[in-house]
Amino acid sequence: MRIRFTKMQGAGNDFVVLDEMAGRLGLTAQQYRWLADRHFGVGADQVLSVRPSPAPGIDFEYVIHNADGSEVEQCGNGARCFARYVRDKGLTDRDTVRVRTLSGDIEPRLTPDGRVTVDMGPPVFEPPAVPFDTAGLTPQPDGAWEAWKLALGTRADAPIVAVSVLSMGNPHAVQEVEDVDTAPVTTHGPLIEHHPRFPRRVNAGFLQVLDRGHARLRVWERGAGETLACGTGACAAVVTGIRRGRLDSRVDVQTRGGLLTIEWAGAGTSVFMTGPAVTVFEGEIEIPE
Ligand SMILES: N[C@@H](CCC[C@H](N)C(=O)O)C(=O)O
Repeated sequence: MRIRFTKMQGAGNDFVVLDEMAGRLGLTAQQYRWLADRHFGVGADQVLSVRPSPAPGIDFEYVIHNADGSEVEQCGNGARCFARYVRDKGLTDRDTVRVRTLSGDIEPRLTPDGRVTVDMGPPVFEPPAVPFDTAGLTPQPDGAWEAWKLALGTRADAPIVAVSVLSMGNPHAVQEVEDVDTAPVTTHGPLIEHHPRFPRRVNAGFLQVLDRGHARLRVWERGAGETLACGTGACAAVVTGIRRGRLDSRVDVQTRGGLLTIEWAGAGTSVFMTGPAVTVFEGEIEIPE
């Protein structure tokens, strides 16, 4: 099957975007994996599919597959690229669109400076909703922050990490580190991702607080490995920092691929994420059956 695609990136988190407005392509998990493969396919952290409105009051449906072929609930950087895509392709003439994802509805808005702001909805902290299995665990008080201590392995000398666990539509475990450059992202990241307490796996965030309005972040993403930026990861990290009393309500987050601004007014309110969304190139490719 031959398909057209658009390659996009948001703060270096990169995407293959597929137009399914006129009908489903019917790709298998293996074909999504192939498209995302950097050696045999196009190469991407996630594949995004743009579908027509599924319900009144909703403009589009947005479907996300990780590089490993798994379908996921939410993707922040992808949401910004989605908004840029539907506008640039003339699929809408509006600056603000309402988009249905697997985890609910979000509202991306193109801003006059070319960036995109997304209302990502409120964070969710209830462990079963993440999902996070807390059986037999007691949260460790750490300021206003609930830090759960997890052993990364079964050996007596297994490293112990203290993570805050929350959902931004997708699951996140965030820990604060002294310096993201030396943090064990590529060694501890996969152990946290596959920790048995997370039945659907988890995205592992490593947050370095610089001052009350500035932070640095690296994220080991579920199903994709370390990416240059993770939008939902930045939201989860800032929410964690605010709950811990370490960050103010508006924070610039420096990732390895670019800058994201995250705003959160507190419990029950939406998290707003602002950042870039860029089209890199378009192409056509034959996908193996
Ligand atoms: N890159 C994303 C998140 C993509 C999904 C994530 N890997 C998951 O499995 O939940 C972002 O920008 O939020």
